[in-house]
Amino acid sequence: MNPLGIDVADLTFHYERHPQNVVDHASFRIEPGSITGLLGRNGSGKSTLAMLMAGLLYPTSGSVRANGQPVYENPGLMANVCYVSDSAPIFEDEKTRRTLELWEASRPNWDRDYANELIEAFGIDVKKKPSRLSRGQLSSLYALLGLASRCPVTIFDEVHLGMDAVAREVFYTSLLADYTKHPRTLVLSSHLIEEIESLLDSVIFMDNGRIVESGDADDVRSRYSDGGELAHLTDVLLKMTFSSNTAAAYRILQKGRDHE
Ligand SMILES: Nc1ncnc2c1ncn2[C@@H]1O[C@H](COP(=O)(O)OP(=O)(O)OP(=O)(O)O)[C@@H](O)[C@H]1O
Repeated sequence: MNPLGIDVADLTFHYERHPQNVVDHASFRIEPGSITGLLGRNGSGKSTLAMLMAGLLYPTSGSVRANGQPVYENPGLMANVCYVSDSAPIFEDEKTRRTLELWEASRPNWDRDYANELIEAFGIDVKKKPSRLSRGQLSSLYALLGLASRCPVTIFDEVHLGMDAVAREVFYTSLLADYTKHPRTLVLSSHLIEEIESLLDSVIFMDNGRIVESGDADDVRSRYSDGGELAHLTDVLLKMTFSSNTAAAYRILQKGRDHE
């Protein structure tokens, strides 16, 4: 299957018994075959939006479509839209090899050789149960599952946060190399903005459930530049934070700057 585009239209979501909108009237398009960063502060709604995009949550209102089709519980899309986080389905108490077999059976584009290459690069012992892997090894396993699945849409929701610097570098390098050979639509949700910045074609910034910036990564960076060099995406996030209602964070950052 070719890479899929995603259209999100006026999407709103709140959790049961929590009336506040966690995703609030979001609209944007993700181009097929692009790498998009889903960025924002803790609790801004990234994971919720990512799960809505993967069809794992039903919108309160609005829609998410992949190549024009609604994603929620759509059997035709389930195998092609892959959401990977630290709650992805694995057999915790069986050898890791079993989880790889499960994913291979359910992902039509699974590449076993690529999976084996990643197992070696990440140093994952597939004879161990996932519950016996270290935090970083477990994160690497999730990353591996997402990469080797080669789904037309793959959403990595902060899978790499538990990895050490070398494993993260392996993840980014392998992701880019494999994406170049097998183009697909990738979404990366992350706090480690500086590390993933160079990978991104486009960005979506969230704040309190709202999309406060989105579009081509360089266009967004240039909108936040004061002339000269392009602003880093972290600067964009900081500027957004300053302009949003997070007065306590602002006060701490401002005090730090006054001491410099
Ligand atoms: N199952 C749930 N029930 C009720 N509220 C929830 C649930 N999951 C998340 N929330 C709330 O929704 C908001 C957004 O959470 P979400 O996990 O989507 O944010 P995030 O940007 O991914 O955060 P982080 O970067 O810290 O992982 C938070 O206020 C959170 O407390």
